[in-house]
Amino acid sequence: MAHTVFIDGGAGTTGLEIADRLEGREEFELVRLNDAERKDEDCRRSALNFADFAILCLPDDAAREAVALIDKDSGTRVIDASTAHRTAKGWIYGFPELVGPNVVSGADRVSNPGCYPTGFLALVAPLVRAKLLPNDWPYSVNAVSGYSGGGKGLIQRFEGEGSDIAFRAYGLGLDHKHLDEMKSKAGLKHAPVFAPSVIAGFRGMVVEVPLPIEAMRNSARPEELREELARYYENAPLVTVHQPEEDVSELLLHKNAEPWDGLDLYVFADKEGHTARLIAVLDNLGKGASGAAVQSLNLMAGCDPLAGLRA
Ligand SMILES: NC(=O)C1=CN([C@@H]2O[C@H](COP(=O)(O)OP(=O)(O)OC[C@H]3O[C@@H](n4cnc5c(N)ncnc54)[C@H](OP(=O)(O)O)[C@@H]3O)[C@@H](O)[C@H]2O)C=CC1
Ligand SMILES: CC(=O)N[C@@H](CCC(=O)OP(=O)(O)O)C(=O)O
Repeated sequence: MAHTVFIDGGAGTTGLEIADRLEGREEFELVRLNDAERKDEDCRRSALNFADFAILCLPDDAAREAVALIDKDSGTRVIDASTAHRTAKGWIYGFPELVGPNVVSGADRVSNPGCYPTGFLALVAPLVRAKLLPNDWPYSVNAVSGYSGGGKGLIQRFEGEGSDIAFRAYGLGLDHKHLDEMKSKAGLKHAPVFAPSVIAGFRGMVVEVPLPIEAMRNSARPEELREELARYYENAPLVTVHQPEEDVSELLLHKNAEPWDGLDLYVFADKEGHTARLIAVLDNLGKGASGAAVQSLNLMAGCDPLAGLRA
């Protein structure tokens, strides 16, 4: 029998992309609310408690409310795409490549990683764990995202009539909601200096961690960092660690990019290995949100982990 899945916030950017990835999957049957019902508390409570799986694609406060609407004995297992539960007790961090697929498979409460943290943690967490990068370095993260990363509101700002925005730097209060997640999940002593920005393209992101290797205590050489990442992700089909032989001289995001659930990692360095740039390229709506949610759902439901994903 198919597992029932309710996407709360299913009319939003992340929710629609999850439904897209579940289209035609016989293992799952979507529980749907119509437009008049989708924000009605009673209708949501009933769908949340009926479904085998609830995927929350809501603003943080609404995600907390949704969890409170689920009865303890309903048996509903939850994947939350918002920031609300990423560092909360009792929640598993839905990054199978970092926490282990079995940990996600057996969980009842899974918090989907943030889009920027997905890039940052994929690069830094395994290297800090392996003690090839220090845990007390004040890391920086420079990142650009497609505007779909800001949901319907930001899409409207970029696509609305008369919009003329080409680039948007933000997070200027140095208090972005992803800081705790990046610090705690990488096991760092300090939160990174995070410089996010948005470009006039719908989807895709580049997340970069510059490393002044020569000035750092306890940092391995760039080729050792690359080798460790390649070893670490050897059996992770969604992650590709690129090699210098590929001779990559530029990284592009495309305005009309197709949905994509992979994660590309690069270690660039100067010839002497004095400075390096760790770079992750991903789709904010793919491995950064909807693709990651479907990956966790697959694991939790005991399906092929890559089913419905575009790697
Ligand atoms: N977009 C992205 O790339 C990523 C998003 N996320 C996270 O996923 C979550 C959803 O984001 P996103 O899809 O981009 O946002 P959107 O704004 O595109 O969609 C949010 C949806 O939630 C609905 N909604 C809001 N409040 C309620 C409520 N109380 N009850 C029921 N439905 C409600 C909205 O309704 P209405 O349509 O009426 O506005 C909308 O359909 C957020 O927490 C976001 O941070 C995480 C990673 C990446
Ligand atoms: C471009 C843009 O606005 N991006 C969002 C982050 C993407 C998102 O909403 O995801 P999380 O749930 O992981 O926070 C932001 O900076 O708030």
